[in-house]
Amino acid sequence: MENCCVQELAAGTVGAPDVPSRYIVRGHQDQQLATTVVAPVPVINLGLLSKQDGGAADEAAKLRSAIDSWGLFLISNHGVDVAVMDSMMAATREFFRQPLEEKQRQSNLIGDDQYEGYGNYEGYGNDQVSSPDQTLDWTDRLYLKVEPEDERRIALWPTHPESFRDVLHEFTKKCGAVKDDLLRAMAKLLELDDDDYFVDQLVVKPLTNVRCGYYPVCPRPELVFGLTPHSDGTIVTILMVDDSVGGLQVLRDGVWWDVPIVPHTLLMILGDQMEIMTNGIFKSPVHRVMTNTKKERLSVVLDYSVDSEREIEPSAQLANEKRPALYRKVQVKDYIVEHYNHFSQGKEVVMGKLKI
Ligand SMILES: O=C(O)CCC(=O)C(=O)O
Ligand SMILES: [Fe+2]
Repeated sequence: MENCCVQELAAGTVGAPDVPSRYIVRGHQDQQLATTVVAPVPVINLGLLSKQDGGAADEAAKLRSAIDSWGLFLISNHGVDVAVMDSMMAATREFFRQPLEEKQRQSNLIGDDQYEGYGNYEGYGNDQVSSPDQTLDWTDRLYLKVEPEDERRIALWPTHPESFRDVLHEFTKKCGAVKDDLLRAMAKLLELDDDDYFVDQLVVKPLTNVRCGYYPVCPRPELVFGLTPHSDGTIVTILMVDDSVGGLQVLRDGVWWDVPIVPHTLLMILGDQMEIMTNGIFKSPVHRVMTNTKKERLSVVLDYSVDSEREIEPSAQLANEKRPALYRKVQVKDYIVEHYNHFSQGKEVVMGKLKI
């Protein structure tokens, strides 16, 4: 029970302002110093970006600048209906509102199937514990594979609220199209011969996971992380964050910036697989989530990854005599395991190990 679940733990801390030592972060004195400055992250109008006229060029320039400066950006006019977004958020909220026993029907502690070396990650719960001295994050999550569709473990998909499964299916389908449009726009920015270069990496067998995250209020936000600093191990990640509670921060030039909230936009974060494939021209930003004493926070996160059996390496067009390959070829499976081990030990980046 100890690592399941923070929501219960937080409810128990009311009037007793302490957090268990397993959640207390050591060696991160900068925690209280988090800046309150909001990062001026651009909002990319996807409708404009996808047009074949002058407006698209301006939007593409904005996208390039966002990627170079932040490694993440907001997306408006993305084609995911407001109703679908709101339903997805409401279904997530409703799921977490249930009593613990109900949520534990989807527990990630049930079953013994192992996922490529880092355990059975699907289901509901707190962090998977891989070592006794691991610092745990102040968050619970419901983690599900959504693609390939025939690998969905539907028994772990909530039936409360009743709409959950349909809404998740719809939301992920729509976000998938957004992801493809942006991957094409990125290939164009890099002047790759094939606009579908990145999209094709996901065609044979895509790997898409969703993480519905719940960050309870915390009596001592300065001592814990909602989510440990990390870069995403994905090609790209799409997030729908709580539109009333902040907490997501991005590291730039040694300073933590708040990621802005613009209701009904989506947030895209570039992942390590993108950094490898672009030979470091696009970089995956380090980010984290901070908690607060006042209000719970929710997020719905879609991870897009190349199939774990495949290998990735810098694109031949981006690694050449002028710009030698910076990263080695790596099997995605090996990378994900390494990435997870780093993350659970509170180490921020693993990319250095792939440097040539
Ligand atoms: O909850 C959030 O806003 C961020 C989550 C995140 O960074 C992740 O799941 O990789
Ligand atoms: Fe992340």
